[in-house]
Amino acid sequence: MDVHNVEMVMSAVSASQYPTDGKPEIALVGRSNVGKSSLTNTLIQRKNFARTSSQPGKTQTLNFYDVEDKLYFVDVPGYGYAKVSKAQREAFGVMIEEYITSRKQLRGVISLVDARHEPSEDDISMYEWLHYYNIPILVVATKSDKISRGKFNKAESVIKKALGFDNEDSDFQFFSSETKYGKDEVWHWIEQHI
Ligand SMILES: Nc1nc2c(ncn2[C@@H]2O[C@H](COP(=O)(O)OP(=O)(O)OP(=O)(O)O)[C@@H](O)[C@H]2O)c(=O)[nH]1
Ligand SMILES: [Mg+2]
Repeated sequence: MDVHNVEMVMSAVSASQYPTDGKPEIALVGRSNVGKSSLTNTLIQRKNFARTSSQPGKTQTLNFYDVEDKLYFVDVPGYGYAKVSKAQREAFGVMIEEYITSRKQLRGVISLVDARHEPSEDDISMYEWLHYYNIPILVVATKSDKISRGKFNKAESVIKKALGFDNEDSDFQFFSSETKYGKDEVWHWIEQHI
């Protein structure tokens, strides 16, 4: 999709603040610093619209981005960031769970993992949890510019094995916000699901 118009319409911490116009939504989840906001920027063809940072924990609310008046991207706070207090981590957990389990407009979740590493316990729990709720999942292995193409097959099987990936119900894509690798494929998946 060629994106011309994007607007950050809401920074929500609870359901009463979600947009009410019923447009389909695609949410982005993953560890802090994995590259969720960067992926959002790549898809909407902006440099730093969704604010990114080399410091983890940048995104702290559910941020709804209206894309072309057609759908919302929902940028979700990252999990697994040790320096966030336990109370705050629990609050994030409640906020994310409330959104994922109750949101009728949610058409699919893009679950980001780091292409270079085996998924963390949190990545595995997130995948299992989304799968349990029958939410369409696209696992995006990002920062793929940091590994050579020759390592893609191996990295993909390591990630899928650790996640207990269901090839029938979920999809997988390498991605890079640096090189834009995988951008069209991610858009294609989104368009098929909204
Ligand atoms: N090389 C490379 N760096 C990336 C890529 N995607 C993100 N980064 C870098 O990783 C860091 C974190 O990116 P963000 O997009 O802010 O990560 P986030 O998942 O939104 O982080 P939180 O908001 O803290 O949860 C930044 O320094 C980005 O420049 C990528 O595909 N390749
Ligand atoms: Mg972010």
